[in-house]
Amino acid sequence: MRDLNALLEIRGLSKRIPSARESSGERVLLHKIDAVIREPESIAIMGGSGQGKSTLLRILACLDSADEGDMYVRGASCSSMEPAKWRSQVCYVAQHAVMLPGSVEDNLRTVSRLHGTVYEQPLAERLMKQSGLDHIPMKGPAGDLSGGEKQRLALIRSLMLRPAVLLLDEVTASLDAISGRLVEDILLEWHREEGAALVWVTHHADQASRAASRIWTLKDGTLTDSELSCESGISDETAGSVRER
Ligand SMILES: Nc1ncnc2c1ncn2[C@@H]1O[C@H](COP(=O)(O)OP(=O)(O)OP(=O)(O)O)[C@@H](O)[C@H]1O
Repeated sequence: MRDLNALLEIRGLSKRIPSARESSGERVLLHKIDAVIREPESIAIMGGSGQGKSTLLRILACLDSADEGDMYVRGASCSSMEPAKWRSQVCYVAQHAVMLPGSVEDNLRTVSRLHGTVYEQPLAERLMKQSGLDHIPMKGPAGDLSGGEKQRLALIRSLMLRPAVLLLDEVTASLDAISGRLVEDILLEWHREEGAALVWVTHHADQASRAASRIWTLKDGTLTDSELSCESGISDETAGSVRER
């Protein structure tokens, strides 16, 4: 049954992909997935390699299409919305940041311009400071930044849209430990202060324990939703699916 008050609702999502191994020539990667984010929560998506975590995130970001099903942000259906409008509310951050052409400031301004939102300079300055990027010249070329700096800038670019849901695809995986924890802290502070929901794809049980209160485990096309209390930590089953890698 639809939950019209949900922040994000996923109903009956299926995805089939070509497969030489199956006699049908297809593999069901996601099978009628249902899930609901009712309030701004932080959720980790876990599961073994190739179980469809990134695909699910990309479908949720409207960057890939499902074969069946629909999803809703604050009750509005993705299928009846312009993709750009959907993506301003449900924002995807990739593992490897891609810089737009131009300066650091151009990168921040372009996103506001593309989505028709006001560029909030004080917010940009605050986030740059919080992210340890305030020493970087705003007029300097974004392409010259280090990998870790690009990742933080890409994150700020997404936060500037004030999305309801942030989809984080292994966003700390290519960073060193210190930069990774910095990015994690920025996101958790944003989550607490701005009330955005976070959905993290992660292979790290310790990161999920620190950053999430629920786990969506993907296995054999199905999604299992489990609570993660501070006392219980990650269940053996979930950790096992991570260990399968
Ligand atoms: N559009 C597509 N066409 C064909 N195959 C695809 C497509 N999208 C994903 N796949 C395949 O689906 C499977 C799942 O990929 P996906 O990246 O979603 O898994 P994952 O759980 O994120 O894996 P990992 O943990 O290794 O990153 C892979 O075998 C991938 O090659």
